[in-house]
Amino acid sequence: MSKKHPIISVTGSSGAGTSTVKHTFDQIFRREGVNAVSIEGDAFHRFNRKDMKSELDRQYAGGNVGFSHFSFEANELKELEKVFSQYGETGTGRTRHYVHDADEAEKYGVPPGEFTDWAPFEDGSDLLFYEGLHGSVVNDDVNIARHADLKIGVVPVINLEWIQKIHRDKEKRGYTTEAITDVILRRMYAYVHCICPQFTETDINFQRVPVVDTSNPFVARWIPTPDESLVVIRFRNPRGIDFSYLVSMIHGSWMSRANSIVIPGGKLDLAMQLILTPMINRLVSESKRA
Ligand SMILES: Nc1ncnc2c1ncn2[C@@H]1O[C@H](COP(=O)(O)OP(=O)(O)OP(=O)(O)O)[C@@H](O)[C@H]1O
Ligand SMILES: O=C(CO)[C@H](O)[C@H](O)COP(=O)(O)O
Repeated sequence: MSKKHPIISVTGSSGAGTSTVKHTFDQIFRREGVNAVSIEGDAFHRFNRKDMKSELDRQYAGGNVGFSHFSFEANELKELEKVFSQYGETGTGRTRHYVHDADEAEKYGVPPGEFTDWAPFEDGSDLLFYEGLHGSVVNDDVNIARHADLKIGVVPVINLEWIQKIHRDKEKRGYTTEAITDVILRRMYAYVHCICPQFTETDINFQRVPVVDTSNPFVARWIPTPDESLVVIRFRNPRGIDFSYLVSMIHGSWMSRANSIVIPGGKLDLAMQLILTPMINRLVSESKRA
C-alpha cells in the first residue's frame, strides 16, 4: 500500500472481462483528470508462445499436468511484485506487452506470441493500474495483494466466463473451439489453486450471472448480453459503503446480503462509476497530501 503512489489492481481469469472493465476505469480517469499508467498481467508471462509450448511439453513429460498460464511458476510474479513495490515507493517502474493477435502485432510491431521490449512508465502519473490474472496473489514467494490500495475481482460465474473466453478467443485470436476447450481443461488445476484464492483478497468483486440457460457453454452461439444478466457486487469491508444511496441510484438493484448488492447487468457501468469514482478520487487526493 502506498499513500503517495497508489495502485489499483483488477484481477480476473482469461475472458472474465478485465479488459472490458478497464474501459470503465479509463472513462473515470479521463473524466476526473487522473493520469494513470497501465500494465497488463500478460506482460508478466514467463515465456513467449513458442517457449511456453516447449515448457508445457517438458512439464507434462515430468508429470506436472497442472502447469499452465494460470500457474504461479509460468509468470514473473517476483518481477510483478517488484514493479508494484517500486511504483509504490517512487512512482516509477516498467512494463512490456505480450502480443496476442494480428491487431496487437500491428500496434506494437512484434509478431503474435512475442513480447515487446520493457519500457519505463511515463513520469508524473497519479496512480498505477494493473489488469490481469495475478493482481492479488499471496503465496510463499510473493505478496502482490499487499501493494495494491484498491483490489477489484472480475469473476463471472464459470459457464459465462467460458462462453466469454470461447467467443473472444475464436473471434479475436483465431483459435478453434476444440483448442480453447483443451486450454480450459489444462488450466483447471491452476484455476482452483492460483486464480480463485485471490478473490478473498480483493476489496470488491463483480460477479456477472446470466439469467439465460448457459448449461452447455461449449455450444453457446453468443455471449449473454448485459440485459440477460445480473451482477452481484460484494464488498469485503462494507463499512463506509452507502448501500441505500447505491440502491436508490441503481434502478432495479437490491441488497442480497449485508455486504452485497445485486444489479441488472445493463447497470454495471453506472454501478462501477458510482462505486469507484469516489474511491479513486480519495486515493489521488490522499496521494497529493502525502
Ligand atoms: N459485462 C459484459 N457484458 C457482456 N460481454 C462482456 C462483458 N464483459 C466481458 N464481455 C465479453 O467477454 C469477452 C472477454 O472479455 P475481455 O476481453 O474483457 O476479457 P479479459 O478478462 O480481458 O481476458 P484476457 O485477460 O484473457 O485478455 C469479450 O468478448 C467481451 O466483450
Ligand atoms: O489471455 C491469456 C491469459 O490471460 C492468454 O491465454 C495467454 O496470454 C496466452 O496467450 P496465447 O495462448 O494466445 O499465446
